[in-house]
Amino acid sequence: MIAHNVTGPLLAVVVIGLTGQVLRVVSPKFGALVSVEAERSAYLRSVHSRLITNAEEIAFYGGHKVELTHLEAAYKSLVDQKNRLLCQKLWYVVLEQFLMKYVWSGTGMVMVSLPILMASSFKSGNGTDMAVSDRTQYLTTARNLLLSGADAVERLMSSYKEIVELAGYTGRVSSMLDVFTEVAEGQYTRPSITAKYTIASGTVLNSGDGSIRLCDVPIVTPTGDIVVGSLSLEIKQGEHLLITGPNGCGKSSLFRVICGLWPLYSGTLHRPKNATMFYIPQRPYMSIGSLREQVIYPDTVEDMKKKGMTDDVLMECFERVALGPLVTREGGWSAVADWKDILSGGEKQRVAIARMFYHKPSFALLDECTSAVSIDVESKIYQAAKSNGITLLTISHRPTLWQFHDRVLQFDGQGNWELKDVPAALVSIFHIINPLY
Ligand SMILES: Nc1ncnc2c1ncn2[C@@H]1O[C@H](COP(=O)(O)OP(=O)(O)OP(=O)(O)O)[C@@H](O)[C@H]1O
Repeated sequence: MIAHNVTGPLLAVVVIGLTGQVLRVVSPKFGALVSVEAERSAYLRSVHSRLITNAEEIAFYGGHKVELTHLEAAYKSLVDQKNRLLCQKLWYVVLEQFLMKYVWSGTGMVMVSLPILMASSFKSGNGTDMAVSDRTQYLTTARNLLLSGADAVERLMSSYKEIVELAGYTGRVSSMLDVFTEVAEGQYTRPSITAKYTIASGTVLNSGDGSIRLCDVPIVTPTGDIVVGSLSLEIKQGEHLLITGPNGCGKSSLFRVICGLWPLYSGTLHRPKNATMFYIPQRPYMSIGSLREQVIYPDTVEDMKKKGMTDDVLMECFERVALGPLVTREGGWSAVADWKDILSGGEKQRVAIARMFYHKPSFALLDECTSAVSIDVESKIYQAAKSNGITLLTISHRPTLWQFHDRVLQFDGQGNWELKDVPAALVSIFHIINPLY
């Protein structure tokens, strides 16, 4: 009897001890693997959040290709690490499951069944003694029923949860695909939009002469506010336009409409077919990568090579914005750093302008992109841009920039606008004050 009482617990202690030892020996260094996985997962999240924060600037630059490359690289590195971890875990989990499921539960069964099977007498429901074989049958049936019942209930519960989750995800993906289809077909509508503009029914055409033309185009925000009711103007190549007006009057929004970031609710927009437009935002966007990649953005290094561009060309671009010494200071074109934090506000703006000299677009849309640059460097930049044949569309509050432009588009903040020539007298005054102008 004493032997029976001691055998069960002793067996349990031995099995627990053995299981622990085996798992400890076969367990690889999961700590290090999980730490690398967490690091890569955090990097992927940071690349995503960069994208969300700078979505508008990236869309203006057309930097989707480069950003997608960064995202895919971060995602692939995370997937590789997860696969490595799963492969390492496979054998561990197989052994662990085997030990837990069969060795441990088998020991449990032995422990439970010992008193039943080895007891000298065991009464049935009607008080008669049961044979060992009958007891075993009852024990096995009860065990099987219990295990199968628990299994079935668990499966039902987890299936319901999974189906509800799947329905949620499918609903999200389905509405996203609907929006993509509507946008592709130009039928994008927003329920909140003002009654006047319920559907984006404006026409976007290619202009044969390379100019930008807007005919009765309204500027409507995504929330449905009409910032400017109807705007008509033509910007020919070589005619530099300055855009001014109070804060929030719709200056940057005009660029959003011209570049196609906001829908054209009515009127006609002619965009140059064979001419390029390049936008430089108020907040300079610094991409991930080397100093070289900052200048060529949204090109990749392969694109740069295909275009036959060299580091000497990049240096010329940097010298035009008075940034030549920065290359040596930062350790050359291949230096990689968190440029958004390392460079000063003015330096970031000048790097963004150097991009314009690299890409040499037909039209440059400059959105207060020199606000942190000194006036003398700013003047040199504008002179250089004009002599490179770049047509400037500048948003600025600085009167010193008027003389680099031919016309001024002035918004009043009430939805009205006025287009006029830059007074010749003003240009002469600046020439007298500073011969650089
Ligand atoms: N994504 C958006 N969603 C909704 N409204 C917006 C959005 N972006 C801008 N607006 C609104 O559109 C109006 C015009 O904004 P915009 O950025 O064109 O002003 P701005 O003239 O460039 O001003 P600033 O001189 O301050 O840069 C503002 O009232 C602004 O609140």
